[in-house]
Amino acid sequence: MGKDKSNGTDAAVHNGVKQQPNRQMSTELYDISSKVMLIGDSGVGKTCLLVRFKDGAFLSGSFISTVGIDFRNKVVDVEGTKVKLQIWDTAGQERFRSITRAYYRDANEKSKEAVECSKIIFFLLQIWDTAGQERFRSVTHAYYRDAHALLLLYDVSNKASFDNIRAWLGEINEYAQEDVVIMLLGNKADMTSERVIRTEDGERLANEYNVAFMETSAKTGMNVDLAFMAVAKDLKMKKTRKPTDPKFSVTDYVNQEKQSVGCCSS
Ligand SMILES: Nc1nc2c(ncn2[C@@H]2O[C@H](COP(=O)(O)OP(=O)(O)OP(=O)(O)O)[C@@H](O)[C@H]2O)c(=O)[nH]1
Ligand SMILES: [Mg+2]
Repeated sequence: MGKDKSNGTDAAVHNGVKQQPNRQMSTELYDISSKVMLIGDSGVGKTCLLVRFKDGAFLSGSFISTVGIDFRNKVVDVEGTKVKLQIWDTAGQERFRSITRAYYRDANEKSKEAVECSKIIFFLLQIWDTAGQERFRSVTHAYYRDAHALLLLYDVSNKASFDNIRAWLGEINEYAQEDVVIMLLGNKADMTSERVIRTEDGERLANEYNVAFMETSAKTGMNVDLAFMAVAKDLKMKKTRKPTDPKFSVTDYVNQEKQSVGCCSS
């Protein structure tokens, strides 16, 4: 085993491939990196979930719809392995749909400039909204492919956002890669009096599509860290698993770790 980490511990060398510590733009070291995408209808809470995970804060106040796409990085520690999550926050609005698909399959990190550039493309596309979208669709679908994980949100107080989940799962099936990790998240679980989708409705749909499920709240933080840590753990297990190691199941892990509404203050 080589030593290639600054603190001299044995390197994570697996199948002869040395996992080199990498540096992201800041000085933060990480061993492996993955791309996670937040998708779902406009207003379900994708941006708020990301801000809660990244900054531990809740964006209350007026709702500002995401234009196009953006991303944030966060490095988490999974049993001693530093996993960098590059989290892409997509715009739920229908008019951006054809372009955000572009990011389901994105080779690797995109620089901030590229994201700014994408916003210009979004604005241009808005001008050609109808005609343009169709013309770009074949190009943009190419990007769905390389996401390691897709967090698919609906809002438990908004029936349409839940009804649209099947369409989202159809898109994922068409454009994302075979072994992409999919997690169905029923967000805004704190809105008990406005709730219109029961927990069991979400569970049933997740079972039907064989994807992990839990309810979250970007407002209280319930299950937010778990959603991202489950993805990071899956990635770590995939990258470092020896043939003799048991297979890691995101669904089993989430089912054993998740909090349910009202069980514990979060
Ligand atoms: N009560 C409650 N409100 C939330 C929660 N998450 C988001 N919200 C609110 O819902 C609204 C929309 O949240 P966003 O995160 O901006 O929604 P989005 O999915 O990013 O929307 P688009 O960017 O248009 O796709 C905001 O007013 C948030 O304050 C939550 O967990 N609980
Ligand atoms: Mg948003």
